[in-house]
Amino acid sequence: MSLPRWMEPLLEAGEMREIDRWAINERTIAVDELMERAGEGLAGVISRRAPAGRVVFVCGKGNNGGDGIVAARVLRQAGRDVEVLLVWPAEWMGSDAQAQLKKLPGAKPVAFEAGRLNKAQVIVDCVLGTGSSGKPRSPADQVISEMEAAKAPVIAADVPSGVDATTGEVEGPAVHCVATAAFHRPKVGLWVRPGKEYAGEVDIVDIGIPRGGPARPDAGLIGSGVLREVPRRGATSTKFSSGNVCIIGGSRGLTGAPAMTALAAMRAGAGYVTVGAPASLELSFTVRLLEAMVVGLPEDGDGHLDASGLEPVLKAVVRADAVVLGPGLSKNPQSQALARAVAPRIDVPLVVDADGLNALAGQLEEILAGRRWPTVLTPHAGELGRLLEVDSAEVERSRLRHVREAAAISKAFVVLKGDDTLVAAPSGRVAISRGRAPGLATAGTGDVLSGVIGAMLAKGMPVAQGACAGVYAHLRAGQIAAAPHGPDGVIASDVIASLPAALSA
Ligand SMILES: NC(=O)C1=CN([C@@H]2O[C@H](COP(=O)(O)OP(=O)(O)OC[C@H]3O[C@@H](n4cnc5c(N)ncnc54)[C@H](OP(=O)(O)O)[C@@H]3O)[C@@H](O)[C@H]2O)[C@@H](O)CC1
Ligand SMILES: Nc1ncnc2c1ncn2[C@@H]1O[C@H](COP(=O)(O)OP(=O)(O)O)[C@@H](O)[C@H]1O
Ligand SMILES: [K+]
Repeated sequence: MSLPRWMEPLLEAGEMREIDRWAINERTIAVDELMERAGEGLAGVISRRAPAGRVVFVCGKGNNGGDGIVAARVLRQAGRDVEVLLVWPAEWMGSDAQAQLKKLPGAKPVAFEAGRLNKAQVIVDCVLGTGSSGKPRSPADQVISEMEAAKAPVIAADVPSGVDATTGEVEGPAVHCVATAAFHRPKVGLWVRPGKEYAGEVDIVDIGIPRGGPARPDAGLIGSGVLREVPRRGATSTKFSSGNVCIIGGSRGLTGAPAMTALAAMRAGAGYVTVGAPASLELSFTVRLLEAMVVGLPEDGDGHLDASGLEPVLKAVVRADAVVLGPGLSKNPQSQALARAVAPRIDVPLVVDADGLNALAGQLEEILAGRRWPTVLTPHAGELGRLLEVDSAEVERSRLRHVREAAAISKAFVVLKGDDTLVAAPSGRVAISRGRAPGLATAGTGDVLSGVIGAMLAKGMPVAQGACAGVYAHLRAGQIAAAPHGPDGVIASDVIASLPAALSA
């Protein structure tokens, strides 16, 4: 199935190779034509981003190196001071790249020498592209480390060397670039951490590959168009048709979390919101949430939900169109047992967040796989690590692999949060947030996200669309909240207040 319109496709290395082969074999576009356009585009990116001073190209032996040689020719012909350094002997280069070497006017390329990077105004990384596999090997590894250590900014051809174009994983040395000229379409690894941190700005270069290629990408960026899919209130709307969300959570010391989830759900358009929380804490919600309903649930007398509360919880959610389970729930064993008992019994779309996720650790499949309605899990890397029983550092090293694994095991949609929030479907499809809202790096913004997604699902959006609309609106709200004074003073309540503007733009 092709991607929805609101997703901008991203390619894996293998898909890009397939498209290249199709363009060359089926559309009879010559390799040197593609390389010419890639090199010209790369030269354009360099001219825009580094308009003066010496340009030092560092070229490998594959076609990525060939693209660099073309760009070097274009810039020399335009009068720029250009030096070309080769990582492997010229005669080891592929035939297409060797053909380009013959056309290079001016000084001949020389063997790579780290000292030559000192005179560069800008370095162009053409060592490894989509043909690379595994950790960089000698001599590329040393060269990559030298580029990384150099003072001058680096621009990458297609992919920063050392970054896996398909996964964004970085196993060995890699180069932090200010920008990457992505040929035809950006590769997935440019948008998934840690690769995203190496790519810098992504500039797309059209290399003349026609539409209709063979690849059916399974990953893409979440575009603004997803907000057009959000149902809006109209003349015939009622508070119930606008979406009825019930939030189950809260504990002594953690009353802010469900309150923010509730406010976020309301600001994202839900017409009717209920908070089910420990009975002794009811008053704190009643005074804070004027527009929400509050249901006091059985507790242990110390402000923690009790496992005996299953039936009252099911009663509280009976009219809900979507349920958010977990904000502020706490790690109390009784409350965790309650979450495990509740999750399989909710017969509407369910969002599980925070300590609700911790209750599922290691039991994803047993608890969720039998659910008849869609489930969305919203972990950060630490929570996903606990769910899968792996270290959070391991999740951060291979974010795509782990988010897909969790979605496959749980048959749920998994939203792995971060600057590169990844939304994985059980089928393996992944939608990726562009990020760039550092104001969101503050306590409580996760509770806001679960409320926004809850509202989208309560409005009846298909689950993947609803989760992505939630992620996108939350990101925009984070950017809007930071607009007046920068990201540092943003608090989660500002993000909630910015949701209507984010959703109406
Ligand atoms: N195809 C096309 O039509 C077009 C492609 N285009 C461009 O080509 C790029 C893909 O080119 P590509 O496939 O030639 O591979 P590329 O990334 O240059 O390098 C692979 C070379 O590195 C080596 N190598 C591999 N792994 C390694 C490692 N871990 N550590 C060390 N070395 C390693 C490997 O050698 P081997 O190890 O196999 O001996 C091989 O020689 C693509 O990103 C785009 O820029 C555009 O021009 C448009 C048209
Ligand atoms: N540097 C960042 N850039 C963009 N978004 C971020 C950044 N840091 C955190 N976020 C977002 O902020 C939210 C934080 O959620 P979470 O870690 O659960 O916090 P909390 O539990 O305090 O609410 C997530 O949606 C995450 O994607
Ligand atoms: K490169």
